[in-house]
Amino acid sequence: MFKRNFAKLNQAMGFQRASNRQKEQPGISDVSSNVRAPNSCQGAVSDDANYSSWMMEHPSALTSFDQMMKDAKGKKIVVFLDYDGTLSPIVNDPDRAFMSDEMRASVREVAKYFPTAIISGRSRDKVKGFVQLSNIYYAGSHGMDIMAPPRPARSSDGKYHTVSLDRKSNEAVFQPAQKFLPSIQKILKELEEAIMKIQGARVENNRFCVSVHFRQVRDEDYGMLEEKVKSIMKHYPDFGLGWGKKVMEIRPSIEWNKGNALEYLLDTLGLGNCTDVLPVYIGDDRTDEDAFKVIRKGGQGYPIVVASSPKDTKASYSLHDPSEVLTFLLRLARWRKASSSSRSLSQIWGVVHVKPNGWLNPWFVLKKLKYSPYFSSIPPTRLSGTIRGTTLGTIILFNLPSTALCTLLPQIASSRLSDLHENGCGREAYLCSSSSSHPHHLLGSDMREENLVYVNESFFGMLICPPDKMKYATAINKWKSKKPRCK
Ligand SMILES: O=P(O)(O)OC[C@H]1O[C@H](O[C@H]2O[C@H](CO)[C@@H](O)[C@H](O)[C@H]2O)[C@H](O)[C@@H](O)[C@@H]1O
Repeated sequence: MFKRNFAKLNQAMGFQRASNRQKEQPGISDVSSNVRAPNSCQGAVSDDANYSSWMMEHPSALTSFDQMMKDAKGKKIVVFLDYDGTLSPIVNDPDRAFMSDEMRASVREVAKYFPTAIISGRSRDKVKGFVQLSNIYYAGSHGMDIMAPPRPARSSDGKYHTVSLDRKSNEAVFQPAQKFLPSIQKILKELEEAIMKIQGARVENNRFCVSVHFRQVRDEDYGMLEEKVKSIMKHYPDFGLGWGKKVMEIRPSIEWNKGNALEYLLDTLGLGNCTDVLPVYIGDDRTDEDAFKVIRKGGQGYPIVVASSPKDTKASYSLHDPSEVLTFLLRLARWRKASSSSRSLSQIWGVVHVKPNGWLNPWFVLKKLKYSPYFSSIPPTRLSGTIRGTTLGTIILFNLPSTALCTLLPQIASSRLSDLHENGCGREAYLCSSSSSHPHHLLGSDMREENLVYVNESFFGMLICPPDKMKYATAINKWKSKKPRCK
């Protein structure tokens, strides 16, 4: 039973069983494969040759960048990033896998222009603590703990598990492995006791998963460590064991991985069914392969593996190491920035600022955005939802001249939530106003600022659903630090 479960999970994770320690030896899958033994010139030459021929199959995302972006024109890019080995270099001490300030700045920059998520094997809190950015989505525990926009999302069988709302951030927390938490606590305790005497071994609590690290374990002690871990896990048939980079990863045996997390995030962003969405996923480890597969299956997107030596992968492109990831992210942001400055105003998405009863405050928004959208067509898109526990009557995105707005307001206030769900994808949506519009002129004297609802980018994420042309929200981040004014 135990064996069967392990085998099943390993297969699902794209792992091979551990005849497996070899998998972790330098030169095979580990980053330390860069380090060559002295006097091994011949080996070095053939390593280089292997790498070059592997690169033919998985060309550099940097040298292919121009072509990739050419193909991405008119598509909605969504960026997914792994953490360890991708945004931060692999280091001996998992608690010190810090990302550089440059890397942080590049992720921040990318997230200004594209919806961006980090999907890590770490606990969500830990990876958030490392990254320290507020304008991105975080998924921890290999995707089993996702903070996403508060939008209902569906799975392949039509259902997703329960989603609860995080009051602080107004984002929805999706945790399909909740029921395993008590067992995980027990496993943690047993593992800690069992490995305590093995020098260099350590257990990491990743909330819905557990990692047993052996990067600093002596070779001769590894067998004993593996035996101990396996003998504990024999008593937990609902869990599986996989091997990452000098780490054993214990996870609940549920059909959920980084690939599912990617799909879930796209769904919650309202992009699940869009034909013009282009996910970019950058990752270095085996668990990232699940996400690569999903992108491949979708037939659109860029799975990019971070690897400094040849490896089996479903990725189409490669980057050598985190420093190349940094360069790629900077180029991506720069590319979008350059193309955005040549966009007409009518292509820029607005930000919605509404009162709980659904009234708009376009003047306030425009002041913040420092631009003046103009609009030319009908009908308006009407949306509503719950933000930070406050139910909104309606959020309205218009592409009407502001004069038309005046006449439509009563009608808007009665719009329904279903409008959003039925049409989460593919709507033109602009904030309606003109620079000359004054809120009191548009909204009447009952407009009070304390009634305004701050719509943050996670909610806005629901609305980034480009129809035929690429749209994006340039000003979202400016709103990030704002306190909500709704009650
Ligand atoms: O999905 P990821 O974000 O890549 O997480 C996978 C594992 O990453 C971490 O371990 C790895 O990085 C450590 C720090 O560089 C390194 O010491 C360790 O040997 C690597 O396996 C993390 O600590 C694990 O919990 C994750 O499962």
